[in-house]
Amino acid sequence: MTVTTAGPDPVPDRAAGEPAVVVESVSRRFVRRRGPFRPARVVDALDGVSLTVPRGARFGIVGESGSGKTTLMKIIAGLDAPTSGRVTVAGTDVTGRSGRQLDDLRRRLQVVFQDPMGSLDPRMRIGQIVAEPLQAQGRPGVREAVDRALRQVGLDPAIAGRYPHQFSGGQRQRISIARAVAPDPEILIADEAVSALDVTVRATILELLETIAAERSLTLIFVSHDLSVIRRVCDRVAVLRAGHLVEAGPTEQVWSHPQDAYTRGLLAAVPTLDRALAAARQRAGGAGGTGVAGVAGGTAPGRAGVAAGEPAGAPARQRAGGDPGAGSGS
Ligand SMILES: Nc1ncnc2c1ncn2[C@@H]1O[C@H](COP(=O)(O)OP(=O)(O)OP(=O)(O)O)[C@@H](O)[C@H]1O
Repeated sequence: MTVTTAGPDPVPDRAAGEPAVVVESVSRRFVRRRGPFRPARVVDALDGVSLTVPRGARFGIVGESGSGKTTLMKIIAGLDAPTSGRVTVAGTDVTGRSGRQLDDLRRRLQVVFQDPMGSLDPRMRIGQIVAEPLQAQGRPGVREAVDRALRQVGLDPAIAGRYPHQFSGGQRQRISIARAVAPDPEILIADEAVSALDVTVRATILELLETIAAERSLTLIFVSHDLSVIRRVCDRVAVLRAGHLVEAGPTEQVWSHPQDAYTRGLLAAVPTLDRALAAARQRAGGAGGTGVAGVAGGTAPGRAGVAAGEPAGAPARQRAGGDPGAGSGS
């Protein structure tokens, strides 16, 4: 498969040294067995994909549903193994590793998933949830790291004693992000991390991810079907189609001069986040509308200790560091 690169690359690597991730000729074939009502089927979810994620980049992986984004993300994160090919993370070949061998990768790389309710254990308190990866790695100073991570995502550490159901969708995603960044990874993968959120909440979570990536000098790999989200967050983008990499390059070049017809089609078809945001603001009665869809029910005790709702356009940077007046906690 020939990959079209969008001209010379004007985006400098933010840090010298080896790339964060190198994917070489990775293929992943799934064989679905015959069922009572369906024939056997072979799916080539990825077919010879190669790409390089420079250290410190904000790298987008985009494509339609079924294009192989999640499969690629899982292989980079060590959650699945390729049928063939090689993946190197921060200079270490992680292909085919399992169990203990993946511990080092876990220290370096964390993932934020789409559905925070599905990825946060409802029986665990927030403090335990955020502490879990730190404890699994035997890290010292767990309490301080949990408090720091919660503050960094704009949540009062006093919420540590509460449960996921006491929070809104946006707040739960903040908790997921706190859990992911608490172990201080080098690489953060966000897999459709804002897709399930209300559009105004989405904007604040995107801003939060950008802020945290900058503050912690993270490499951010952003997996999304939404090119407008990718454009906002990412300095580079790789476009997948049916398991093939069809185009890769600096985001603005791919945006302004898409080389592949598939990319042009994607660009034409996707409504922009900016347009959706403007429409949401209009519905809310002008700029600065609260747009708090998804906030936990009024009587939920979880509301008291956190920034209430997710005000549209409120800069995450202002909230990062915690709001001492954000409530009394439990
Ligand atoms: N465990 C599996 N068994 C069989 N087929 C699979 C499996 N996982 C993924 N696939 C298939 O591989 C292809 C790529 O799936 P993948 O989930 O990676 O795409 P995607 O771009 O992330 O799509 P979406 O945005 O809908 O999640 C699809 O055809 C999917 O049905």
